[in-house]
Amino acid sequence: MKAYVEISKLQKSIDDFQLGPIDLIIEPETITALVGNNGSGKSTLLKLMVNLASSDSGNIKLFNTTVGREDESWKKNVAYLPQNIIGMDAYTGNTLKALIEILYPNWDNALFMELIKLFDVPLDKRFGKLSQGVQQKLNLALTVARNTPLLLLDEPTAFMDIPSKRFFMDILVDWMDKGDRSIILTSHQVEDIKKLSDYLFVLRNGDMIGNFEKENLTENYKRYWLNDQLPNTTIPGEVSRAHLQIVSNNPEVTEIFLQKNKIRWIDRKSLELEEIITLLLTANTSSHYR
Ligand SMILES: Nc1ncnc2c1ncn2[C@@H]1O[C@H](COP(=O)(O)OP(=O)(O)OP(=O)(O)O)[C@@H](O)[C@H]1O
Repeated sequence: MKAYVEISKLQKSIDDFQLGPIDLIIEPETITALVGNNGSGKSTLLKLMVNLASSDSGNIKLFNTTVGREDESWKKNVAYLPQNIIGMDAYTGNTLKALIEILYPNWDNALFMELIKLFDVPLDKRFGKLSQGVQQKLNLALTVARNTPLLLLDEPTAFMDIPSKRFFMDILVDWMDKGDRSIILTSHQVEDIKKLSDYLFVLRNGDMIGNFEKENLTENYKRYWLNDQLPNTTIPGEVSRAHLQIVSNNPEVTEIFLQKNKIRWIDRKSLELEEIITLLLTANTSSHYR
């Protein structure tokens, strides 16, 4: 099956911020979390993908059509949930639904009503009168019910209460089960990333650190507690060290080195995803992934 998204050599600068160059392929039936520190360019990347911002160079193709050209056929295949939406305050949920559903031929009204019921959203109240969390739930229902093959969600759970976050994850899992769909979401919630994502696309201050398979990350990052001192030089696989402790992202080469140099370890444990993301976003590790 053809990739849903093909991004190549994409660059965008805003004042002194520089995003990219970015290369990214999104295959069907995958969930990718855009992960990065604040201001690393996650929202900007989503905006570029739906032509709400224009790139300086590079190329974005959605469903084999280049974004930003005359042919906008990709639009019917993409539903985008922005972080902030303006201009909706005066309208009720009922009006917003009526405005949006006519634009999307695959609009799933049953799904929309199911989400509204689940999230307990009043459709007869003006958007501006709803709490931030309820606004987010209504927006999410208005986005997911478009029933497009590609969903782009910018911090979809940022204001949600704990039970709603759980419902939301179940909804997305069910939505994916219908097949031929993909999701790209930005999130600072490690639970969302852990439960939902197949891939983590990591950005750090506008730089692409890499697109990692989640399973690979959690399998490959290991911490060793050592019996013996390490040499002063960086050892194979090493991404960080503290006194008699080392973290490796390549346990195989690290262990070969330790054995060869007769450095014994007492214990070895996999890292939690949260710690791996922290290392990717803070430690001096970028050279390992380029
Ligand atoms: N409309 C704008 N005007 C000026 N600067 C902007 C605008 N949009 C984004 N930027 C700048 O672009 C950079 C990336 O911002 P962006 O919102 O994409 O980051 P982010 O990774 O989504 O951040 P966060 O995690 O805080 O939501 C920031 O330095 C920001 O100040």
